Amino acid sequence: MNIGKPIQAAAADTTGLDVNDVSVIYRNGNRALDGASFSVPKGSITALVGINGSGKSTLFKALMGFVPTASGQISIMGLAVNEALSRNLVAYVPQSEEIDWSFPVLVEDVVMMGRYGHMNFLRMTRPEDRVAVDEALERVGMSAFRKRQIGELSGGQKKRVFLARALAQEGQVILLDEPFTGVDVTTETQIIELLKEMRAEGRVMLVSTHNLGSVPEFCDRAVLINKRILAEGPTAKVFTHDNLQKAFGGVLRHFVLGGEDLHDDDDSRQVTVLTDDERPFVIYGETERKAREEGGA
Ligand SMILES: Nc1ncnc2c1ncn2[C@@H]1O[C@H](COP(=O)(O)OP(=O)(O)OP(=O)(O)O)[C@@H](O)[C@H]1O
Repeated sequence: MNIGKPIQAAAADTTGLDVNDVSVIYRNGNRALDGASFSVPKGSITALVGINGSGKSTLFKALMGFVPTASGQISIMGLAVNEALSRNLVAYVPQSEEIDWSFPVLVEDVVMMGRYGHMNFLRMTRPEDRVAVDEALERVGMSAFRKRQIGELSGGQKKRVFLARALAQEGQVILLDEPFTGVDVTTETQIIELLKEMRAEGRVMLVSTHNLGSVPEFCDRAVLINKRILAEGPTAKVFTHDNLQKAFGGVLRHFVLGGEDLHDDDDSRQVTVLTDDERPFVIYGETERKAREEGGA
């Protein structure tokens, strides 16, 4: 277990997240993460992609100190997990299903929760807490909704409120669990723009998503996971047909349109569509085809 261990100071400069040979074993003996290693620089947006049950949420829980690691080390902004958490560096934007929306709480109160870690144990709000909440709501375009019950908002508006909570927290590492599920294209674009701004501020965003088509648009890096890390690095290098097949196996829907279906000339290029039932990842051209033919696939 890494908690309490000092982390090398040298990593603090450019490394945002460093996960080194981390395994997580649940009480029932289920090994949900098995020797996972990857690292992500500051000022980056990284997609976390894998099938259901591949360990994405478990990785988030390990980064938030909710589950102990059986082995390995985690460094967050150059600090051990407990130190990073005590400095409020890690913010979490949960999946919608994890929240009881019937709980009566105002939008501004949800965002204020992001300030709790900055307050004393009496949780007295100070002027700077109110300013942080105002600024965060303004930044996600939700100021007009501050007195509404959170349960009365649309799926996309709720996501923006939780992003505001992460901003109010001044989180430097933001973990986003399926941020685009149940969100329309306009809101998805707004969220992506906000994530890009946060990247420019040097923060680290780790985004679990089944929305494969969006990944090359806004994630500069990707981590493909199935208990182990199957591939990690810059999206252009990692997000290939072969790696996605490795990550999803038979689960992924896969269409190839080529030849007569696509052209009435002798253009040999084909379109490959890979989808995990959300926005598909589309590959156009012959580079992938040639590579596969040469590889005997
Ligand atoms: N509390 C727990 N106790 C035992 N096993 C668990 C527990 N939570 C998750 N698991 C198991 O650990 C594995 C990884 O689960 P995890 O929730 O991390 O997957 P995921 O990649 O987030 O899936 P999804 O895409 O469905 O959200 C699964 O086999 C799951 O059944």
